[in-house]
Amino acid sequence: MDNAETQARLLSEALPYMQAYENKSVVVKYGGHAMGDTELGRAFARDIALLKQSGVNPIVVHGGGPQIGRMLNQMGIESRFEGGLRVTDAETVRIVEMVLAGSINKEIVAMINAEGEWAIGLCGKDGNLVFAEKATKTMIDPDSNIEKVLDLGFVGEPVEVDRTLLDLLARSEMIPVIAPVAPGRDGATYNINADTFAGAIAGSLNASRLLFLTDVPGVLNKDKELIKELSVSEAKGLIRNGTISGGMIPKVETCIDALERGVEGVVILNGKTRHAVLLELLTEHGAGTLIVP
Ligand SMILES: Nc1ncnc2c1ncn2[C@@H]1O[C@H](COP(=O)(O)OP(=O)(O)O)[C@@H](O)[C@H]1O
Ligand SMILES: CC(=O)N[C@@H](CCC(=O)OP(=O)(O)O)C(=O)O
Repeated sequence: MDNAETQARLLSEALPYMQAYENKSVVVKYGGHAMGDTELGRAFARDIALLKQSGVNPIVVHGGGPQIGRMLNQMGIESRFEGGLRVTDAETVRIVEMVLAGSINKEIVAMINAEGEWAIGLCGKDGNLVFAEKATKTMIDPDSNIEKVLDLGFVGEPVEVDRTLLDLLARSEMIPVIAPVAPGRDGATYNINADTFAGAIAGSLNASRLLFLTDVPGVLNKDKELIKELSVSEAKGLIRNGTISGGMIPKVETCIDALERGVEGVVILNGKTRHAVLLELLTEHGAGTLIVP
């Protein structure tokens, strides 16, 4: 169990390593599947607080897919996914916003605040942070082998990120915690995959690191073994042959995109490991899958 002594020890051990990230942005995508019990949540919040205390600029982008699924289920609405993205009608997007920008966002803010920091909860709507457009996705129909356009409803893609507010927060004591919901210029509210959203934020900030905390050790091969390092072309091959599927597809696609946009290091790792964020940043090769150009 963590206590003040452990925290002080962690901070003193972490400080020298953290100098490499001083004044740099580290975007941490906290996936819905990585949100475990209270203790795990506290360890995550403590890591984020320690980063800020060490002079790093942490930005949390969170998901909440399983939590949205449970809420929809309670309301008698079935979840349907295409290529890892939730098909989102008008009713669903209201619930998505409620769960993501409402309860989950505030839970994370409260956890970080409980570690003595000032977290501030945002979504794309706040401070004109992100504008989205309706996502245009296609898929190859396995029966006919013909490409078809998917209508995912109010699923969006971030098209504009205004970093003004984030720059302001970076210079302040505050830690942004961002839910992946954004307005469109058409006045609609869009549900954005949290990985894609985190990639857009990291890209706009030229982040030093983009970490994806999920519920598996990283990208796994066909034999379910961890792939420690994955090149962009290998990753594309694994998506094509189906080894990478479901929610791992937008994650890996975002990693590729983020590298192209100048993010220096992108890692997928197990958020169910306590202090996963600190362990990743403080060890040379980390624990998960490092995606390389
Ligand atoms: N090759 C793969 N390696 C690891 N996980 C994979 C792979 N292919 C599909 N997955 C699935 O992707 C999931 C992670 O994505 P997702 O469920 O969206 O998590 P999160 O909520 O953290 O974003 C894993 O739990 C696993 O079921
Ligand atoms: C379009 C789309 O799929 N949006 C996601 C947003 C939440 C998310 O991405 O959460 P995780 O990171 O926990 O998967 C959804 O509705 O589930």
